[in-house]
Amino acid sequence: MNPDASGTALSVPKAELHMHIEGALEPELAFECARRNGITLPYADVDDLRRRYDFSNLQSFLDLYYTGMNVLCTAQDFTDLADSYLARVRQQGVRHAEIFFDPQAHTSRGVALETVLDGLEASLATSQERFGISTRLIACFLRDRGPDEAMATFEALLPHTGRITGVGLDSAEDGYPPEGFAPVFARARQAGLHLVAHAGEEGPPEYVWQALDVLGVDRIDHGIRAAEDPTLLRRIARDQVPLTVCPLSNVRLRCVDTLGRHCLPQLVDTGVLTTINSDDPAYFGGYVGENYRAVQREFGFDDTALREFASNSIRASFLGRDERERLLAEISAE
Ligand code: HPA
Ligand SMILES: [Zn+2]
Repeated sequence: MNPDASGTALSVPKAELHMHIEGALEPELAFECARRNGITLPYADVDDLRRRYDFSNLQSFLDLYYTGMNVLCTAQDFTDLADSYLARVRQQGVRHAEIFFDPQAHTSRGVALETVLDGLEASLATSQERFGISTRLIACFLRDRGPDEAMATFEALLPHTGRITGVGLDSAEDGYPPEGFAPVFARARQAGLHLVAHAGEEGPPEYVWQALDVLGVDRIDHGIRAAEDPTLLRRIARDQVPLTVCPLSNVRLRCVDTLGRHCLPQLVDTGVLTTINSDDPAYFGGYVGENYRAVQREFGFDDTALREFASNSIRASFLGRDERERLLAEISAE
């Protein structure tokens, strides 16, 4: 193995394509926002909160995730949250980030969509100058709140479509198949937005098929259970549909027993356009760089393999061709 490979995991220029900004809420900032908004979190302190990061499945995480984000109330809270994420990943080679946010998780508790967007934008508008990171926003629909609420959320987003690059689908997966969201995804496509969806994280391969064939997504978020269906995996490889894989998340949410049993090497061997991401970095034990490092250590990926993950992240991004080529050239020159 290349002795410098560990450095490469952090230093190689890369894009992060699967991270929920609310999942970058570190306990310290959560308590700070709680203090300034006069909210009492149901945890004694930062250490008490961190001790609860022991999840049995996706839902057990989501319960904590939605409770934690109750402290995000003002535009400043969202600005601080995005700044905190960017400051971390600038040290990990991130040059571009496509950032998920969950509008319904905020509007449902009385925080206006404009507050969320204004707050995030106040950080992201200058991310290139301050952190050397270009950024885009992707608004995700909460699938467990159903297609009707997703459509209402899309209508609320319509005046702001210039501020987002795409829409996604997240939250509890099992029992909430993608097909019900076909009408709202069709509207989003008509509005010129890119489409992504979480599928095959906990849910069956059938949900990945639906995300591809019914929603017509550009990328699949997670998608690891596609590895159970050889026909599906061949299709994903043939069409070079990017998968935004989040290895540490999959272990923490017990979608896989151990990192060693993760299907990542199988995806790579099958020719799938695979990217490495953090998902909810404050909760899952690491930012994107730690995810690169973890898979490098576990599977012995060498320098070339790590660069390939990074190149894939640029190819799979929604950046324009010139920006993609500039970043790919940076990776080759590194
Ligand atoms: O890993 C996830 N899966 C689904 N929804 C989510 N929302 C934040 N993180 C996740
Ligand atoms: Zn996710």
